[in-house]
Amino acid sequence: MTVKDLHLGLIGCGAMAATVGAALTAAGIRISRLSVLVRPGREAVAHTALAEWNIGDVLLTVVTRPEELIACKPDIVGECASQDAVASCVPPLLAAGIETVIASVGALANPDIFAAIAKAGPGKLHVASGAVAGMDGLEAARLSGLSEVVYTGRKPPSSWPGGGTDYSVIFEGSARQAALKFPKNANVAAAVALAGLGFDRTQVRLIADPACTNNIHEISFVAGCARGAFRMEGLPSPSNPKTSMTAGYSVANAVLNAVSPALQAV
Ligand SMILES: NC(=O)C1=CN([C@@H]2O[C@H](COP(=O)(O)OP(=O)(O)OC[C@H]3O[C@@H](n4cnc5c(N)ncnc54)[C@H](O)[C@@H]3O)[C@@H](O)[C@H]2O)C=CC1
Ligand SMILES: O=C([O-])CC(=O)C(=O)O
Repeated sequence: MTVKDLHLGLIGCGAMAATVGAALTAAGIRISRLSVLVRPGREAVAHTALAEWNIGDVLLTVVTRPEELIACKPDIVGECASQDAVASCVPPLLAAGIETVIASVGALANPDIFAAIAKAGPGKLHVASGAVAGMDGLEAARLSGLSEVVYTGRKPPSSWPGGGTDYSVIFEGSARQAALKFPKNANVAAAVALAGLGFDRTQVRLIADPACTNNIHEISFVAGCARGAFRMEGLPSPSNPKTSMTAGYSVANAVLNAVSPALQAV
């Protein structure tokens, strides 16, 4: 496999960003330059965190504003931060022609953010599949007509806002409501909505379950061509158990597909 030198841009340098850096490096991509956007005041923390990634020699630039990240001219940017970061950074990145992968997909449940990103370009937007699987099957089935899509997310109570220890169904409603109400926990609901029946017709149940040690994501759908059911049991990220490690791997995979589709390891 040929190793490609990559100038990677990242927004955020928490649990998911660390998985992205490690996954790309393990896949044989040499990250020769890393430009990272963090919140103002977090620059020193970012330098410390990034030094722990062990991704080899890398020219590191830490910035706090989208214009500065654009000026770095990364090959591609992975957003691993928050729905706020999608709103403030992604339209200008796309307008500057920079290909961008987003993890905080729930931002698109906000109609104003959706409209701003839908009309932004010429940079290409990639929506990471995140902590779940089966989007390709759902997207294909959509072409035959979908009549129902249900997403159920189950995590330990400590991984939901408010904590607690008991079993509870903490939310039942549309993907739009879920993504806006649980910005750190229901991005998967948004990704399922975009692949299937949209934000208002995708049904979501979110469950705090003390019997769970992992983060469990289930999608079921009824379509003209098939009935589908997908289940993913994701290990929590060591430094942020709310986030499944798979979500970071999905951002890394979207970056790989974008920058070197022919070079992926098998
Ligand atoms: N699509 C999916 O399946 C999933 C998506 N997510 C999204 O990914 C995000 C990152 O997850 P983790 O790395 O686990 O969180 P984390 O809390 O470990 O790290 C996020 C980092 O981003 C920074 N950040 C937040 N907003 C920012 C902004 N506007 N500008 C610059 N930096 C900013 C924070 O200060 C923090 O250091 C979550 O907040 C969530 O929105 C998380 C899990 C799954
Ligand atoms: O990582 C996960 O398990 C899912 C998650 O937080 C989200 O959908 O935002």
